[in-house]
Amino acid sequence: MAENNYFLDRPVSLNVKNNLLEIEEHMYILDDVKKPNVFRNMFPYSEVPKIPFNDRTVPHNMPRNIWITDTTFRDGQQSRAPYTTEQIVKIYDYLHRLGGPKGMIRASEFFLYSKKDRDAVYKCMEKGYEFPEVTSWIRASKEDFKLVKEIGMKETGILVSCSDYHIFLKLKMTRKQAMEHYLSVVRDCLEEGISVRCHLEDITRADIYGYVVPFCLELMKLMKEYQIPVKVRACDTMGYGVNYPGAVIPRSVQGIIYALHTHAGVPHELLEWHGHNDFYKSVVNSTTAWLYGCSGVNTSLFGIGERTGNTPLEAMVFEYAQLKGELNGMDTTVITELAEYYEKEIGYHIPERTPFVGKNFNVTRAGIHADGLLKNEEIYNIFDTEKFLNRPVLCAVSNTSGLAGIAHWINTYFGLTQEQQLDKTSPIVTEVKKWVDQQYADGRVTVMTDRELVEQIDDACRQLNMPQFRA
Ligand SMILES: CC(C)C(=O)C(=O)O
Repeated sequence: MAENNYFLDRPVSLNVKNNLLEIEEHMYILDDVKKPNVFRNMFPYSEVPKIPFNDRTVPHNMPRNIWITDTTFRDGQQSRAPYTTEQIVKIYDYLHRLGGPKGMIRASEFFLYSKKDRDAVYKCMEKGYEFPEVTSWIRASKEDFKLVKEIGMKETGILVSCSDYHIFLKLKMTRKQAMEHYLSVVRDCLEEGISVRCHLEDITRADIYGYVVPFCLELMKLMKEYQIPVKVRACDTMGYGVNYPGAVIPRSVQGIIYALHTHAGVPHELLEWHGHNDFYKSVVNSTTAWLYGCSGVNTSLFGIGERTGNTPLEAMVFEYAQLKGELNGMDTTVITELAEYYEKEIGYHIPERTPFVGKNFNVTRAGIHADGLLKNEEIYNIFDTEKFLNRPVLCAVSNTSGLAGIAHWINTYFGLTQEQQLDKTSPIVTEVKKWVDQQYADGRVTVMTDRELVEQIDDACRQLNMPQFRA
């Protein structure tokens, strides 16, 4: 097979028999290359990676049922200080509430290596929740597999790295050796009745038709033999995936999903996407994976994960709602509770501008925007953030807020009813504005704090002989 085999015009290898699509698996045999294919045309390393196009487009194929899975305790923990057992159990509880009774957060994965990891697994399992299902994650080794067996997991993820970067350069194996090794560990699991989720690490730098599809065909054969589900998780480990129509595999997200579903025969509900955010694409690539045939997208809370992080779980909740037009039982207000828990109890600072959860995600500063907000909050708020996230739209007071911004701040901070609300002509607002202007004239560069503003508002009320507000 030619090295750049992704450019070849591959025949569609499907036969329709008894209304079933049957795959001609002999079309996709392992290409046991002698030298690693590192796709130098796309990944020159000393240059910024490139996105080639062959203009082959893939049809939309969104499964009827799509869901979210969670890796907060696995990939999420690889990049930060470990959570305590209590923290894991608490977060697991939140995820259960957030995902709702229909299991929109379908599963979560745990390490098994330390006693603390295992305690967390036991405690979460003891909760007896159907969702998120507690699953494990191991390397493809017989030693790791023993742990899965001892603990009695029903499903485990197994690391089956699939690019030649990993197979040749890290594992020092050939493709054939890697494939045989992985399949033997998968078989061990199935022998014990444990279902397997294969984490195809670095798929966006892998030879899709020379390695990935032949490997997945073997996995599907094992699934058939043992009658136990084998899931396939496509891991965009370095965040190279793109969703541009006509981009070339292995960078094309839809191209990969198409190959896995149509040519390797992996059913939608056993297909999952795991994204990273190195090129700011984790969310859009995950949505693309849903649109083109994955039922599952794997995420971590607030996107905490290796390097630039994983696909943020909370983002996919709102992607789901936008695609499906409903929340299917998810309680989105739990997202705000989780953010508060991370800030207050875990000591993790969520950057202020982070969508849905950052302190400033729905705070407007510019006076001209505040004027709009005062007239109708829909003008400058993405949706009813108070209803879905318990976060009313806010207006921070700074040198650009203007009278309208100050009025809006007072109305929201004190929760004033429609009748009580001030507008920009209020004398209280004028007094506070004078003080704000003076602050900036004196060289201030920061926004006003809540406390300062409350003091100034109290002063203004006193001066004007008006009753003070109570928050
Ligand atoms: C380690 C693997 C499975 C992973 O999380 C990734 O590829 O991002």
